[in-house]
Amino acid sequence: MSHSIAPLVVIMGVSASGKSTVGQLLAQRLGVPYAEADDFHPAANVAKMREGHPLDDEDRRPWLDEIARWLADHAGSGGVVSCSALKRHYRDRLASAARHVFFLHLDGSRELIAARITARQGHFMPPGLLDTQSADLEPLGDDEAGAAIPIDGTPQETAALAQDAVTSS
Ligand SMILES: Nc1ncnc2c1ncn2[C@@H]1O[C@H](COP(=O)(O)OP(=O)(O)OP(=O)(O)O)[C@@H](O)[C@H]1O
Ligand SMILES: O=C(O)[C@H](O)[C@@H](O)[C@H](O)[C@H](O)CO
Repeated sequence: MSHSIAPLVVIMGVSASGKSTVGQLLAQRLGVPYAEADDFHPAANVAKMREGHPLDDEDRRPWLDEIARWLADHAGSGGVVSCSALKRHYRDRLASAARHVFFLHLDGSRELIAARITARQGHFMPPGLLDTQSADLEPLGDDEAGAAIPIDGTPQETAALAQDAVTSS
């Protein structure tokens, strides 16, 4: 990514991988706006997950369209948006929104993420859906613009790794 172009980042990964926590820190570091994927879900999607049912491709389609719109609107100013973006074809949809979308995959062990989702308070996502999230996850391909970041450090340490990946891309 050219440094003359404002970074446009999708911070991705399964539920509780740290997208919101690290994404907000990364946006501060880069000096760009942050948007939260969960704010783009239709109410029916949140209700479905709250009741313990995973989303399917049809559920995710309008949500991805909204996130793609946000990316297109921020192509000039730059931005960081969280989005699980679990499947390759979801990412292809998002990447089509602007010329320079960069994907950062927050990548950790199942045990670590399970511990974090279980400890998390006040979030609608049931820990029991983590297995379905992992099953849907297709890691970044070599031909995708992006990088995988380990998440075993503190949020600030992970954000620093994320910033390095973005600025060296
Ligand atoms: N080093 C760390 N990095 C990121 N999150 C951490 C870390 N240590 C603990 N956490 C905690 O992990 C939990 C999951 O983080 P967060 O809610 O940001 O994930 P998420 O990917 O946005 O989840 P979701 O997709 O379900 O909204 C939070 O309670 C957060 O405080
Ligand atoms: O693609 C999905 O299944 C959803 O986006 C989920 O990832 C949730 O929105 C999120 O994990 C909870 O915050």
